[in-house]
Amino acid sequence: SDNASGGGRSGALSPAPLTGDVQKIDVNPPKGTRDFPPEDMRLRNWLFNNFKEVSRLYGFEEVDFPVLESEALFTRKAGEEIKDQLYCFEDRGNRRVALRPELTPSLARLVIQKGKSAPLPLKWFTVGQCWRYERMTRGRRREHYQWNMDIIGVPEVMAEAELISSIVTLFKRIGITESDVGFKVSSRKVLQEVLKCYSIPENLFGKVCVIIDKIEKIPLDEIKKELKASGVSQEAIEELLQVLSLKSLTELEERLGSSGEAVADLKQLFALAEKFGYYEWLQFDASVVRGLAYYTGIVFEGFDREGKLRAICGGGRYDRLFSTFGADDIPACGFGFGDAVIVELLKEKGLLPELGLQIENIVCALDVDLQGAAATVARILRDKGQSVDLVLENKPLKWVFKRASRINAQRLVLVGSSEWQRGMVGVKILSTGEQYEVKLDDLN
Ligand SMILES: OCc1cccc(Br)n1
Repeated sequence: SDNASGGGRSGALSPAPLTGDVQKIDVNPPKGTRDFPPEDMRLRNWLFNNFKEVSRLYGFEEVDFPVLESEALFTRKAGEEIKDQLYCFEDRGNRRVALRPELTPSLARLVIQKGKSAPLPLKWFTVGQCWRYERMTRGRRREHYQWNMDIIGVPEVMAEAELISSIVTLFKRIGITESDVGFKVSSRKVLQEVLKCYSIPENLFGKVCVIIDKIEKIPLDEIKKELKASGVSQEAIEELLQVLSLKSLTELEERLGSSGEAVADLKQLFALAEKFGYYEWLQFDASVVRGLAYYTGIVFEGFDREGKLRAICGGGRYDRLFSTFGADDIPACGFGFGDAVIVELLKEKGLLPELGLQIENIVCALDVDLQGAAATVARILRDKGQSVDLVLENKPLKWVFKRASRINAQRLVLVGSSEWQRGMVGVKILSTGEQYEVKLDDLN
């Protein structure tokens, strides 16, 4: 290290005299949260740029909302985990607010706010950070970024088919194929049709779905106990659990008959999947209900076929969300695609992209009187759209070459006194070692 006191970071100032009251801060981010240093930020930008490019290909418009929302947006009474883990507090104006745990309620709020000024159908997307306050006993993350795509105002199953198509397109763009992942697809209308036969009140529907979504996470006896406590009869519970084990549309049709909407919707979706070209990616699985109370129809989730990871993405139809905010209902469907499981999958598959830093030029004055000249050279190159790392200090060439290698610069532009007098600069192509002089005007 070349700083006066030795030790510590190279280039750091010699430490200020520590007064008694200065505490060393914890340089780690808050529990459950992440920093994105340059290498991680390059991977995140690569992933998010793929999200945004697919959204553009599908004609979706980007929207955004505050990460902080009124708590009331998320206080649904259906026993959802997302509500139990709400990152909420009272602000200085005594308002109950929350860090958003998901993006759909914000989207619905904005759609209602825009009213007729946003003619239907709307195809909106966003990539946003979502939060949950989970006790760190499980050491899970408290924040993640989600890509959301939503189609508002289309009641037909074509909307769900289009959304799944966009996710297939994303997977293909990053090298994931149907041999790596698939989509489990079902419809909450399956549950609705079963519950209707047992005259379960409508307002219980969301809660029953949330309980059933835990079927692979908690013991079956616990599921039955929670269903019973919610007012579902023993007979209805038995019937529900049998229907949930169905693994083919044929079995479902035999069970529910062919006249119901659940079978019709799912048949339509599989037929469209054929046309969209992703039939092989789908499988019917009656046990898929998803954990958000507001889904009302088709639901789907992307899963890794090796079964090592949590769901990669998930979504579905939510035709009754708007009325829970006091507005007229609007048919809608959408999905969320998180930024964590997909990276775990890419690691598993050896598909993480190589994303080294790439700078075109490193520009350096050979003596301190030429710093201004070096700045001029940097400006000329930047005006031509070239990236330049301008050496800002008076450093020995050995240091410059070391930095050039670290930042993966393509070429070194040296501003030396005799060359500058002749309107020239020195250039060294760092990959080949080729070296030459060039007139400043011809530098490009
Ligand atoms: O997918 C549930 C969820 C919501 C917010 C933050 C995180 Br991490 N996970």
